[in-house]
Amino acid sequence: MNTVICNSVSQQATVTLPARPENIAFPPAQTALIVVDMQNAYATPGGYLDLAGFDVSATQPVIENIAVAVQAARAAGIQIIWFQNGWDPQYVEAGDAGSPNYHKSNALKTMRKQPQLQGKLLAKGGWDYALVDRLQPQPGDIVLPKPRYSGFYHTPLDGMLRSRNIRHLVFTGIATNVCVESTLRDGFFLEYFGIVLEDATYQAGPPFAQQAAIFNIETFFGWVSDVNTFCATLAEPALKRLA
Ligand SMILES: C/C(=C/NC(N)=O)C(=O)O
Repeated sequence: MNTVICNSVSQQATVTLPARPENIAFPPAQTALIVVDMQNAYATPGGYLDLAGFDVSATQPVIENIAVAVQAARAAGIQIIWFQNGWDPQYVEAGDAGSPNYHKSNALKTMRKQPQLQGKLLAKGGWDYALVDRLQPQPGDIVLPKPRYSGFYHTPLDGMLRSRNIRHLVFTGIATNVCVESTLRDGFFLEYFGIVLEDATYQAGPPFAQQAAIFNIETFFGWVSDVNTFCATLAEPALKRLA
């Protein structure tokens, strides 16, 4: 996976992004770039996914690509939203044995198997919960804690988007097949147009998990593009004006 570098842009009314299965037009002013859970838990060796046995060795290019996409989006007037997944250090928000999350969360399962990790994985205030050093919010960005895979569940996301007249969501982050796909699907049901920049995402699990998520999104729920194309599209009107 190559790291792409680009500069952008201006605040144009509408741009058309080359994407699969077809190009998609969106007004930057009514668009949010969502960075899903780029926490040490998901992207750094020694974090939750790594400790739970998932391969995170190839996340660095994804981090760099997200940094590029965020910079281009910000310059184009696109709202940046950072998700942070996790719970209070006592894990009350994670749910007890009456919640499927208690049984399916690999973070909670890992901590039950390794009690010395209790209070460390995805616990608010801790290193695992923190966003990776390279990707830090700036003033004007929105940081949204979330307690489950979907960013729409038990969060003010829908209200925040509607009050800003935002209907297009560009997704980056980890994991493509879990929180990215869950949020994009929920957004679809709520009438949001979801676009994934595939080289700014990474899966939890084997490569086929990435392929399946991208297939699902492209075929049923949204659109798929990449960081280079996203940046070039946002830069295009500025280039045209200079010509
Ligand atoms: C597996 C997993 C994925 N989270 C995400 N951010 O996609 C988890 O939270 O357990």
